[in-house]
Amino acid sequence: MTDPLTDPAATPDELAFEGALRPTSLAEFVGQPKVRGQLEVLLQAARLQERTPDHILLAGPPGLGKTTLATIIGAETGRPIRYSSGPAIQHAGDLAAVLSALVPGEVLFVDEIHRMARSAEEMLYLAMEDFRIDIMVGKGAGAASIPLELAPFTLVGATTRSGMLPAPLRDRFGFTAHLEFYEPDDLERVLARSARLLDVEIERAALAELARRSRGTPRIANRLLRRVRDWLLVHAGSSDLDGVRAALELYDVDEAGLDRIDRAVLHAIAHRFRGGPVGLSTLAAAIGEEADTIESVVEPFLVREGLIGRTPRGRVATPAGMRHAGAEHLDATLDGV
Ligand SMILES: Nc1ncnc2c1ncn2[C@@H]1O[C@H](COP(=O)(O)OP(=O)(O)OP(=O)(O)O)[C@@H](O)[C@H]1O
Repeated sequence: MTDPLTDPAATPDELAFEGALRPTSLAEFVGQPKVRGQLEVLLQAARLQERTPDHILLAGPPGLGKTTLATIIGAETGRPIRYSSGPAIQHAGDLAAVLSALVPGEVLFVDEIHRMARSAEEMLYLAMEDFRIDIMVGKGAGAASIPLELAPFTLVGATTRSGMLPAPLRDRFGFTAHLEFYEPDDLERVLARSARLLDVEIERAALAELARRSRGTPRIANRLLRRVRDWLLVHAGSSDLDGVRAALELYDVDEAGLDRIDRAVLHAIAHRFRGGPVGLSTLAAAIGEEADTIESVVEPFLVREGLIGRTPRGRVATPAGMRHAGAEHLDATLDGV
């Protein structure tokens, strides 16, 4: 039920379009200065020692640039990159097939690594540590384990739920990059770059407004840019800034960049549960949305915007959240504010 316009996951139609907008070097990658600086040193050190870079875990909500960074790591090291994903690795055998096909120095990107099968995880520990795996053949008394040497490789794992990764797997990554939501200034630079690549002429002020309402997420910024471009095409003559405002209203993105599902979550906490606290599964049932989506997509954004908070007893709306939901009258903490 996620909102198709502000769902941070990519749609199939978007993948080709995203490919064209993807930065291909660290220098081109906008924002995330800390992660960029950390990766620069890590890759440079590996280059100086002529070895494969350490395994890297990229953690953060969808649409912030994890796949982009993995591609950049491949490009910056001049190594081929192979793409896989947790859901595609449902048996140890699936992983053995991927690992045994790697060429020396290859970068293996595993998206949604937290969704990989448990049996494969154990195989991955050995592979990450010693570049070898043990393949089990046969069953019962006749079963035997055959060791297989692997080519040295760099694993780049991406996860929206680093808390769901078992500690032994997390510990085997030499470096974890935590991607944060983007500041509006950085999103404006992402948008200016995309507008140039898409040949869209649009005023700075309009880009700034769009950046402010893009949920801190480059994927959403690029998606909204396409919708605004269409709107301006159809409504020739209106100003770019008016175009942004009208298009976002049409697509149900509010002044603060909240989409329909963000508002449903906030509204439920504020009105139905009178500001909370409310548990995740109760909240999910109340709005008919998956708990996983709320936890990995909606909550991080609402928390960062200061609209909701997480407490040991559940989610609560902050005074700002109560105000945004129009529920000030229900909030005792707002008395006298
Ligand atoms: N720092 C950035 N600078 C410019 N564009 C970016 C940046 N980060 C992401 N993008 C754009 O946003 C799109 C989405 O990024 P990407 O696919 O890397 O996100 P992701 O975190 O891997 O998402 P998911 O978890 O859904 O796979 C990319 O096509 C790219 O064009």
